Amino acid sequence: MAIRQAVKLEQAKVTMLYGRLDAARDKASQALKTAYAAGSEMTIARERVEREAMAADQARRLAQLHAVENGLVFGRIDLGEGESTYVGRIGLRDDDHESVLIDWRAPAARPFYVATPSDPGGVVRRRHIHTRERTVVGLDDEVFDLEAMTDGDRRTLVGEAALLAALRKGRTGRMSDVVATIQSEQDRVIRAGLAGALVVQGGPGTGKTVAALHRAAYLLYTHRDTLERRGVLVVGPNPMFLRYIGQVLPSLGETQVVLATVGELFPGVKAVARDEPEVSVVKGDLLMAGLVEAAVADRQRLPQGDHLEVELDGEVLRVPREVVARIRERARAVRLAHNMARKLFVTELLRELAADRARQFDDATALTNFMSEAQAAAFERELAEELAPADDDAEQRERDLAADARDLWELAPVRRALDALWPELTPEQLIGELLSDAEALERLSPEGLRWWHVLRVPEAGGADGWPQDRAFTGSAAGRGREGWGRDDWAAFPWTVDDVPLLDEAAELLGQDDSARRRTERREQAERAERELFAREVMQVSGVADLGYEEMSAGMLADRNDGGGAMLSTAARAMADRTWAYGHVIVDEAQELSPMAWRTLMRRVPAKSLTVVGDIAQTGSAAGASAWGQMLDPYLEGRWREERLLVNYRTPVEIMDVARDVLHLVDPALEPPESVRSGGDAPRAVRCGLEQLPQLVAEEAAAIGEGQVGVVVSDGAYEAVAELFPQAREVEGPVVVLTVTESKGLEFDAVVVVDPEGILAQPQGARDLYVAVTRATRRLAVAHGGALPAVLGNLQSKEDRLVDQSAL
Ligand SMILES: Nc1ncnc2c1ncn2[C@@H]1O[C@H](COP(=O)(O)OP(=O)(O)OP(=O)(O)O)[C@@H](O)[C@H]1O
Repeated sequence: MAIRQAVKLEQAKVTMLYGRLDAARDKASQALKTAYAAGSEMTIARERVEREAMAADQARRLAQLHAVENGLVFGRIDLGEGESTYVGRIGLRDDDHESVLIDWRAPAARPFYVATPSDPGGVVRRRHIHTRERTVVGLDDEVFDLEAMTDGDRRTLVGEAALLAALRKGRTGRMSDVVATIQSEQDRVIRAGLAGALVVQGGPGTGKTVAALHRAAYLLYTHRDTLERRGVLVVGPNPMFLRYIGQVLPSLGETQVVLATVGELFPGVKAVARDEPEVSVVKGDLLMAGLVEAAVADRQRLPQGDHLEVELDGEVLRVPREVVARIRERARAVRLAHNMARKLFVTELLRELAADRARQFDDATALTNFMSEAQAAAFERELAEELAPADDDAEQRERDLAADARDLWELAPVRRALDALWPELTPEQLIGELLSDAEALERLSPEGLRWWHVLRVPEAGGADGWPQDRAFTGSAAGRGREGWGRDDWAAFPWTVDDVPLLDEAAELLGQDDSARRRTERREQAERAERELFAREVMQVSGVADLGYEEMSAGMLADRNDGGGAMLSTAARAMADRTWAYGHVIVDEAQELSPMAWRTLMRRVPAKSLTVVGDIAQTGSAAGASAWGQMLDPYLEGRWREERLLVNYRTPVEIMDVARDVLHLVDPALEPPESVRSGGDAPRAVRCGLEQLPQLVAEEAAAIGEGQVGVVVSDGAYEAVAELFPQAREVEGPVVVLTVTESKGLEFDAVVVVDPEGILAQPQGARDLYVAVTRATRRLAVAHGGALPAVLGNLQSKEDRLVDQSAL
């Protein structure tokens, strides 16, 4: 009948589109072969440019064509008068260059996502096409009939049947894309303009993460030129979360995005551990910037006595303290970073030392007045051998002084003396030495930076030389790590909370990189030349008209850079602390401390940002309680907020439990509304540690295929993790996590263990809210003692208490 007929027709269309995909792949791989077959005999630069351009472009095109095999086409919109458009993961054209499939990010695809019964935007019918491999397995139609619609329909969800089908799928431990079912409120977020800062605030499961990732793909598609060059950075809360979302962008055809945690923003450091909450709060305070600045200034010192004295083989060179002070003032006044200004300081001070040396020679010469003529003549001959011939010419004297200064710089005692006054420092050294020096912390902490004394003081102690207890515990006593060199500090196990401090230090210290900058300037000039050349070649050869992914002359020039392997934008950006990204997306953004925001804002000078999170889920003690608190220092209110209000993850039955917990966080807050209902009733189970594997097994059996997440209080984590030795992988059937680790993830069934312990954590109510909202289908709460009152709505169905103290 009609449905079978419709499926048959769509199958024909889908088969045709896969045929186009195959043809495009053949064409790309043929072109790739040709480009390589052209071989190495092509030595003319122009031909090489052309060939490399083709090869690189085809290779990328081929990778993209392979990534879109599943669900190539998923939608169709009819715009009346028999005109229909197919929407898919990429755009395809027929032999006449007519579009046969529209890329989901193209403006022409937009009506598919935004049409609602009350505002169909010209769409007569929207059809979701479900495929398995290349076969059509189902259709899902919505017909927009304006007259039958009321105002209330404005808030109804579009494509509900398709959406619910997508939501019923079992979890795999990896996030999947939702291109086929993007909802209109999410579409607004995804397609918002590139400029400025957009905050996306939404409760758990409202699709913030998914919308943010689709936004990255959309922006790269729409602003390819700018963003491929500058790159897009996605910041997530922890490595586990980054693994969870890692596949979404490649499946949307994008591979040029940098995924990183805050702990990875400082090249060379990969911090994972967090400090104790009270230490996090202090290190995350913006006043720390003042402390780091003071610490740098504190390393620009004056000699202790009246003079700087340098002893050289019996000879003592002296420079009065006030002269050193003047030189220091001049070096500071140029407002260069510490390591750069050091050059000025060192140069001037060496001159003073050289001048002192010359004066001492002059004095020695003066002694000759009291010698016999013969003695004087002999002495003068000796001096003449050591000194350049005396010359009254001031210019010559200057030159001599400069040469003497250079000679002095070669002498170890001189270097030591200058290093003591104005050392060259690495960020790791500065911060490491600062945090090891209780006296300096006390002296330099700006007023208002309370609790500075909880900052870590690394003490020698661990068997491997690392401090056993990384957190500061005792009185602010003792200097640790004296005599450590920069290599020791570079290898120090830094925490995530240290990273913004290192970044701050790097800003203030700078790198004496004049040699590198000279090379860079030369390279830039050469690059400009290559770019010009590449542009000409592209025009002449018609590479630009081939209809493939457009490629800028700049990229082409990069690919031909000196014949060396071209680093991708992502790789170059990751390695460069001063890289300016074209756009930055921050997920779980409520967790970032003020200092982390400061670091992040440096990475995106154009302030083109998408900030995604939920203030009600803030778990870090240093995190946000309001968006303005974090963003206003940089954006002064120039940020827009979009809210996502519909929960696609957690069924109504579980959200009823979550609502009570949210009210404990703040009675004024309301959780998002769930689209799913009819799930299994959540339950509380009173049980001991030994019974936990059985409870988890029951949950696993109840969901069939899928994942069980065991979300545990920090205190009970070790004991519970031991029960499930295989459960550390995000993809496994059972995953054991702390609440912090579970943030942003989801599971078919969740077992929350030790709710009392979770509530007792520093952000207890928020943590419990996060824990109970991770489930897509089932929730069980395992408690050893009395069930916390806030979970009173959960009925304790069973009582298996054996070892009450175990949980
Ligand atoms: N339009 C959609 N179509 C299908 N699934 C969706 C859609 N929007 C969201 N989802 C699904 O809902 C779940 C929750 O999405 P996501 O993880 O992005 O939410 P979130 O707002 O980031 O949640 P949290 O604040 O808890 O981290 C995911 O499984 C996601 O795939």
